[in-house]
Amino acid sequence: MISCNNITFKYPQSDFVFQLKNMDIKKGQQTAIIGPSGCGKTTFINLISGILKPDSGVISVDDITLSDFNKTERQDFRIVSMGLIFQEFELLDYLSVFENILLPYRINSLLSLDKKVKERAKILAERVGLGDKITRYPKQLSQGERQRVAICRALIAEPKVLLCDEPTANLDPVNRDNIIDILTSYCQDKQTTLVVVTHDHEILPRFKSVINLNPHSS
Ligand SMILES: Nc1ncnc2c1ncn2[C@@H]1O[C@H](COP(=O)(O)OP(=O)(O)OP(=O)(O)O)[C@@H](O)[C@H]1O
Repeated sequence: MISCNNITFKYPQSDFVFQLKNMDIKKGQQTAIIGPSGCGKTTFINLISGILKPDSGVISVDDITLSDFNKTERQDFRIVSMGLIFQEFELLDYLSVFENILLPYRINSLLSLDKKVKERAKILAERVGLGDKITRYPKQLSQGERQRVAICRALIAEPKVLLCDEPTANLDPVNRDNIIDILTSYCQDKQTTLVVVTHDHEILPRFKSVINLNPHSS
């Protein structure tokens, strides 16, 4: 469960103030976050992933109070418990699909790479339809395929929470629906909490809960 109470956050060089009174996202829930450009959707994702720390208020994930942690503790928690997917896929061009999926294990000493993880990477690649492409490089893939690699990479450490910031923004409707199918079915199977920031109202019916961050919406 993700719980936010009386959150405020301000960027040092900006007048924008993010405020959120109360929000609970239950374990395993699939939630879309909407709101007009600039209302703070990405800021919200960065707060619940611990990339940013609120100036006041409490953020907890599975009863662990993330907002009490220092930067290193938040980063460690994120590595072990959270998967992140962004609009820009941020794959490394010089690594194969397989190595891109395993990247969290190459760069984080908290995660240890073994045969089981490599096997899981292959199973994930197959699940998203990339089983026959694991030796390819990102430049040899389509946009939709690259986003599927990014999904596998976010899921490889079996996170409790999957946070996605506009994961379908650069995709055509077929790829968009495919990505949403992959995200929702995986999270349903594993009871992973899914939070998706989106501008795309076409995908909202796919979510059991939709939260509008527009400060004027309620
Ligand atoms: N690193 C930063 N430093 C200063 N101000 C920032 C920073 N990042 C975002 N902001 C400001 O904070 C506000 C909220 O930005 P944020 O990216 O969270 O909005 P958003 O709802 O995700 O927008 P969009 O839908 O356009 O992506 C904006 O006014 C933005 O200019």
